[in-house]
This record gives sequence, structure tokens and C-alpha cells, in this order.
Amino acid sequence: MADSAETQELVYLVTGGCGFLGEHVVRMLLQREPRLRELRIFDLHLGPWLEELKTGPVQVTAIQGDVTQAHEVAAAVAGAHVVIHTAGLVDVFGKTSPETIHEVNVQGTQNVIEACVQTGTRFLIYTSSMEVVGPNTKGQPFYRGNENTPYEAVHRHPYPCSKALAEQLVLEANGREVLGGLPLVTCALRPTGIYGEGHQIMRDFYHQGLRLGGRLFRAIPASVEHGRVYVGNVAWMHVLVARELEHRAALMGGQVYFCYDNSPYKSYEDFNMEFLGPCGLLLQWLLRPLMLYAPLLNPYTLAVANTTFTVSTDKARRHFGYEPLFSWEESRTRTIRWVQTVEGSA
Ligand SMILES: NC(=O)c1ccc[n+]([C@@H]2O[C@H](COP(=O)([O-])OP(=O)(O)OC[C@H]3O[C@@H](n4cnc5c(N)ncnc54)[C@H](O)[C@@H]3O)[C@@H](O)[C@H]2O)c1
Ligand SMILES: C[C@@H](CO)CCC[C@@H](C)[C@H]1CC[C@H]2[C@@H]3[C@H](O)C=C4C[C@@H](O)CC[C@]4(C)[C@H]3CC[C@]12C
Repeated sequence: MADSAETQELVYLVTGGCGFLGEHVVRMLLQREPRLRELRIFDLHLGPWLEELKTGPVQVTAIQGDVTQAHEVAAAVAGAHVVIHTAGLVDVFGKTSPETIHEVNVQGTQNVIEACVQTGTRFLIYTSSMEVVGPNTKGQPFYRGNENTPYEAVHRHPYPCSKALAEQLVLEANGREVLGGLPLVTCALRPTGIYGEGHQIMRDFYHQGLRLGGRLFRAIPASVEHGRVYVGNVAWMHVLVARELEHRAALMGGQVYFCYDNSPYKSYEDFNMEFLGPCGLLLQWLLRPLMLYAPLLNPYTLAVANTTFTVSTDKARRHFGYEPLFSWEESRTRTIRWVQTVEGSA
């Protein structure tokens, strides 16, 4: 990519750009990538908010498309310098079939890789997930681990299986020759549980609390630590990786990085109460709370909810100078303000 940070000549493609994370990546790129000439947003479902982005100096191209359709992906990728691939089916609740999850998350990722190779795009960043590592089917805790911590990654659920396969495809594609003869440079980012403005599960918990008279009921031991990371910091890490990947290809190519910031280590419920408490909800004990969470809970999500999985690493800082853009206090304030705007809020 160009050396001059002021020359607007780069074309980026963000797949899944209308999703929870994708929207933050899109907005972060427009705010913090001065070399952007065109930003392509590829998604099955385009959001109406995209229209407001078309008034700025960067050409914003909304592309309604399906990553399972190779020709649609190739058309969207052609001419892009960088692809940030966030599109995926984040389904751990059994809403879609295992086949569909595989088709979107694995075949869709393969389609993105092949499109890069065939059209000459050299830089591919993949949004992977903590679940590529765990928690595993044995319920073994991963306590403040890092990218090198030994852990038996054993999966059976379609979603983590699909993320693990897709990540493997991306990392194996690093170094492949693309059209034009230069090598493809890839890397994968592994967020833990992302929170922040637009987080649907947080919205669902808030609405449930309102329905239950301002109360939520604890179902997970407070001792179980869940890794959580603010969506703005995850978006920032994506932007930073995309910027540094060319100059640090030898170091970063084919690597995985956990997404992390200074969000505190807490149980899933206690962490959510950092935002829902200031919005008027209380967390209480109940004899049999699980019946209240039926839609969210199945054997898999219950196992994940009850297994410690936290990360403590500085690999992203060491490899490409990542520092969280938003402090914990800022992340918390922004999320609280968003919850307060959620329909039905007090
Ligand atoms: N939310 C989290 O806590 C979390 C944690 C770790 C990793 N991730 C990963 O981050 C990525 C984004 O997750 P999210 O939470 O923003 O989910 P999301 O569902 O909000 O966004 C996913 C986007 O992908 C799009 N999409 C789905 N199928 C598509 C297809 N066939 N073709 C084109 N677009 C398609 C959806 O329309 C949506 O806009 C996913 O790859 C997910 O695995 C999420
Ligand atoms: C008992 C309920 C009432 O308090 C709480 C149930 C919480 C679960 C629904 C969530 C607990 C852990 C979550 C997962 C984790 O944050 C990481 C994920 C990885 C990401 O790639 C996709 C989302 C998820 C699987 C996330 C889903 C929801 C939980 C299982």
C-alpha cells in the first residue's frame, strides 16, 4: 500500500459491514484511515444508516451480496487493496442449521480467499473468535491465557467448528500467490465476547429485565470469568492490523491475535450489570433461574456461560503497536449511554 498517509488511494472491502462489529469497523475506517479512496460494504442485509456515510470525501459503495456466492464475492473484492472479512452467522442458539453455518462461515470464507487470489488483493484480515480455542467440550477453564497457552481445543458445536475451520483456511492461505505474482498476506483476530453499542444480546437482557420488574436473576457463579472486549477497540484493532500488515508482513502474516482491552474480568452477568445496573436493573438470586433464559440457553451456551475463558496477552501490542483506543471507563460510559437509548428504556 502507498507510503503517503495523505494520498487517498486505497480501496477497502468490509464483508458483514452492516453487522454489530462490522458497522463499528466501517465507521472507524472512515474516521481513522486517511488513505481511503473507496470503502465497499458487502452484506446480505444493508442498513439504512449507510446513506448518511455517502456525503463525505470517501466513496462509500454499499453492495448487497452473499458470501456463499463466489461470483458476488469476486465482483466485490476485485480492485480492493484490503479485505476485512467479518461476515458470518453468529449462531450458538440453534436458529440455523449446521449446514448453513458451515456454508456461510467456512465456504463463504473460502470464497473470500479465492477472490483475493484471483483478483490480486493482497491483504486479508479475518474476524475469528475466542471460540476457535474454547471453551472446549470438556469444560476446561482458559484462565487469562494467551495465543501460546497450551489448551485442548475440542469442539462439537457447529459455530465454533466453523470458526476454527475458517481461521485455518485463512492462515493457510498466507503466502499464496495472487494475480500479479505477489503473495497474499493474511491474519486472524480472535475477539472474546464483544460488547458495546448495538450488542443484541445486551439489548435482549435489558428488555428481559424490564419485563421482570427491573430484575435479572443470577444463573452463573460469580467466580466464572468471561473475557469481554469493547466493540470500538475490536474495530480499532482491525483498522490497525490492516494499516500495518503490508509493512510487517513477515512478522504478522499467518498470525492470530486475541482482541483485548482493559475491560475487567468478571462473570458474564456481573459484567453486564456494569451497564444494566446504571440503567435501573438489579441482579438477584432465584431458586431456578434457568427457566427464565430458555431461548438463550442450550447445553452449549450453558457450558460456555459456566466455563472461565479469559485472555491476558500483549501480542498485538508487540507485533503492531496496538493499544486500546477506548479506556474501560469510556467503553462503559458509551455502552451505558447506548442502553439508555434502547427502546423501552426508563
Ligand atoms: N459478537 C461477538 O461477541 C463476537 C465475538 C467473537 C467473534 N465474533 C465474530 O465477529 C464477526 C461479526 O460478528 P457480529 O457479532 O458483528 O455478528 P452480526 O450478526 O451482528 O454481523 C454479521 C454480519 O454478517 C452478515 N452476513 C451473515 N451472513 C452473510 C452472508 N451469507 N453474506 C453476507 N453477509 C452475511 C450479517 O448480515 C451481519 O450484518 C463474526 O464473524 C463473528 O463470528 C463475534
Ligand atoms: C444464564 C444467562 C443469564 O444470565 C446468561 C447466558 C449467557 C450466554 C448466552 C452467553 C455467555 C457467554 C456468551 C458467548 C461468549 O461471550 C463468546 C462468544 C463468542 C462469539 O464468537 C459469538 C458469541 C459467543 C458464543 C457468546 C454467546 C452468548 C454467551 C454464550
